[in-house]
Amino acid sequence: MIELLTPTEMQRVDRLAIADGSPGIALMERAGAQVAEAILRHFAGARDVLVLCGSGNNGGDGFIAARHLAEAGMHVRVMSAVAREALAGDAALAAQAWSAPLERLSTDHGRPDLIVDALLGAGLRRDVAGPLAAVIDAVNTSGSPVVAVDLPSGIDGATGAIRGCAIQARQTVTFVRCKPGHFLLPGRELCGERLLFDIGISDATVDEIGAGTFANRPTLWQAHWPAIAHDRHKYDRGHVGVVTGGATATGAARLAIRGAFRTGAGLVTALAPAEAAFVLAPALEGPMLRIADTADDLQKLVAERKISAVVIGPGTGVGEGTRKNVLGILATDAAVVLDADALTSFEGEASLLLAALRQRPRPTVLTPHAGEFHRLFRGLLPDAGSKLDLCRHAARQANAVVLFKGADSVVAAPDGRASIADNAPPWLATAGAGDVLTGIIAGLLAQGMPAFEAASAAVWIHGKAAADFGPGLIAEDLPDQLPSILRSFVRPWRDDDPLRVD
Ligand SMILES: NC(=O)C1=CN([C@@H]2O[C@H](COP(=O)(O)OP(=O)(O)OC[C@H]3O[C@@H](n4cnc5c(N)ncnc54)[C@H](O)[C@@H]3O)[C@@H](O)[C@H]2O)[C@H](O)CC1
Ligand SMILES: [K+]
Repeated sequence: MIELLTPTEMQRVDRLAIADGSPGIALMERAGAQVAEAILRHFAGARDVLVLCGSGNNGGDGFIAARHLAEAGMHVRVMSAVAREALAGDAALAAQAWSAPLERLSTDHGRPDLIVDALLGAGLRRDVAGPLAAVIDAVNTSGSPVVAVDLPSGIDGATGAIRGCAIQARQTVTFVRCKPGHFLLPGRELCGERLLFDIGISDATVDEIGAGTFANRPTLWQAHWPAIAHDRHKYDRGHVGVVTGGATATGAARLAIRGAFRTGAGLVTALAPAEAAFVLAPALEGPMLRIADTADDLQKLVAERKISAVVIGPGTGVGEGTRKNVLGILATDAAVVLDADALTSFEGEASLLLAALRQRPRPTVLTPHAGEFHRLFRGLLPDAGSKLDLCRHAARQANAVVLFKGADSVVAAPDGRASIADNAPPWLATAGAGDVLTGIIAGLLAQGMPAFEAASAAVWIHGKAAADFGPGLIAEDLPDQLPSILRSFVRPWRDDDPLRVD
């Protein structure tokens, strides 16, 4: 159930289900019944309900929900965007079963206990304007809670964008699979609570269309979680190298080091310029320290110390030095995480970085936030597009996994797969949190987790750590939250007692 289907993919699934013998009106009957069931469960005290129906099948779901709510004893009014005669197909059938009068859609709603928004769903084709926009504004200012059918009207299901204006829902009831627009901002915020219902379309039918976008949930990456076995020593559990900044800029790298160590890397080494050595040495206990002043030094250390994953960027400074170090590290066999200054150092020179990435056979993860993303890829990607589209393009262009950070972090792989996270609490936006994230990614890469799964897992774990900690979080708190989260992913290790006799 973690696939996210665009409205176009959802239409294909609907068509397949209908061709397989589930009539469209039967799907609509179930969808409308689920909306009513959700309302009866969550808004049991509502007496006066206003159902707003659009001209398409979203409206059809609304007519059916209205019937069920009335049968359950609620006082239901239905306003329709078009007259009965103008409805077609399944929506017309659904409206026939609503025998009470249809009111003409208007802004004169009164203040019902609940408004059901069945104006626009997957069929949104253009920006909402004119009288429909006035209705949406009136709903949003009415003070009545709103349950949206499939999507809040005005939200683009593929991108999460507000097309002109959109309903702010308390709850959104959707069917079969969630859509990217339920996960991407601002759509996610306007959905309120999201409820997903089955309407009788099988997983096999969904599988047929081969969705490539996923909700970032443990089921997406858990099968790739690194195994821990007794017969493994620390060298088998991967060795992370973290390139540090100079004497006054080692904090970011130390956060990454702690993230990598807590994630289970067997060894972690700070790769520091000589000037930082006396600052770093007393600040490291488990992690080791090696001096690297040049790209050559870094390359040698990666090979000699068998470093399996390298983080570069946090606190390393923007400029020629970091650029050279990045290109040097990309030429090694280590998996690489490029963050912060490692990305910004290629502003205006992205072609240099992309050329190195394209010929690189080893796993690479780029972790830009919005500013870094746009600085790096300016002019290389289409001007418009959702965060999801842009991230996918970037991953293809860079032949690398790209993690486009934010409250709705997207991870995309060059093969087109993408995940969208929705579990980061607002207080995760704090200085240094991104540095810890790079360490978690490197810790997983070093243990052999594939890059798309490692980046997606790290994003989820990072969000969960922040949510578990709660407000007041600072980046330094994140690594200590990891053990209780990681515990649930550890694949069984044998701890049977050979001396026990039962
Ligand atoms: N399996 C399922 O998910 C099912 C979903 N169902 C529901 O059907 C809708 C999609 O229905 P569709 O008829 O394709 O589209 P809409 O009802 O969302 O809208 C089409 C309607 O609206 C007009 N329109 C488009 N954009 C605008 C605009 N900006 N302003 C005004 N009017 C606009 C367009 O011209 C059409 O007339 C899906 O969301 C579910 O709710 C089914 O119940 C079956 C199962
Ligand atoms: K809707």
